[in-house]
Amino acid sequence: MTEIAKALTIAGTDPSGGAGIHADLKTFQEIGVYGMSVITSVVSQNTLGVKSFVDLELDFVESQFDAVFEDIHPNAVKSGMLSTPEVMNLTAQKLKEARVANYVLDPVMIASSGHELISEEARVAVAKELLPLATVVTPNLPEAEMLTKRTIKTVSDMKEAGRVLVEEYGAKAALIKGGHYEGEADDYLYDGGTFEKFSAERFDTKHTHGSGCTYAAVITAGLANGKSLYDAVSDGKAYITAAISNPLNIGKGQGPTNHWGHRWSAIQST
Ligand SMILES: Nc1ncnc2c1ncn2[C@@H]1O[C@H](COP(=O)(O)OP(=O)(O)O)[C@@H](O)[C@H]1O
Ligand SMILES: Cc1ncc(COP(=O)(O)OP(=O)(O)O)c(N)n1
Repeated sequence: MTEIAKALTIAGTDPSGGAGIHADLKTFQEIGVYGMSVITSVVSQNTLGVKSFVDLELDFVESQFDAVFEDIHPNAVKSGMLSTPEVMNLTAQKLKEARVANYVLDPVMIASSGHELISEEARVAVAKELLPLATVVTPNLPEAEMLTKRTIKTVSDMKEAGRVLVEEYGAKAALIKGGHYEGEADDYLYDGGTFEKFSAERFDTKHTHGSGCTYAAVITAGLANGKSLYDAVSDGKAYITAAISNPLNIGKGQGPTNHWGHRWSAIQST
């Protein structure tokens, strides 16, 4: 019997279903990978923004890690919202103990105000503990600026941020996402050798809530399925482009991505 690939997401929740754990598990399911989760924070949010969040007690986060790892070994792991340095350090310790081979680090910054925020202590925990374990780190531009402490204004700055994350901080690869850039929606992958560009048309839409989570979840599922990093990112870019270009128009604000986007025309004609 063929064994199904298994992927674990470590992240926060979104009761409106568009981001965090919810986006990740929907993505794993859509790709045909068995999804598991460790919840770090319960977030009250919707398409209009973040209202508040509660970080789960560290012991309870640890207990969830142990519940998964003593029973099932994931082929790949993704982390999203890790809101304290303590949970970042715990995640690093658990990934090392479980000898996780494929780790996708989405360095999400989130605060109860809804504004992106991360303390210097948390930045150091990401840099020292998590980046050296990452198969790939997937920052958007503000996250790449925060992690590298550099301003990013040009494509050459994006590439330099990727180089720094790999050569100075020890990630195996870095995917700098251009969603917050101007012009085409171009992302740059650096693996310590070459830069690869993943390009897409920029759609005039506000419905991109959870796009970073979804993109990183496709990459995680691809790695769990044994794909190369290049192929996993390529699949991720195709999935997220289709997901953004076929909006579901759910909610009053920045709506979620469409997980059926890549087979949307077939669904709509049935
Ligand atoms: N309006 C858009 N049209 C097409 N692709 C987009 C658009 N906005 C974001 N993307 C793509 O979605 C992915 C997520 O990017 P980004 O918005 O930078 O990350 P995050 O969601 O973490 O802030 C990237 O591949 C980016 O290029
Ligand atoms: C619980 C939780 N995790 C992550 C996010 C941010 O989602 P992301 O896909 O990185 O960013 P946007 O595309 O929504 O800007 C979140 N909102 N909640």
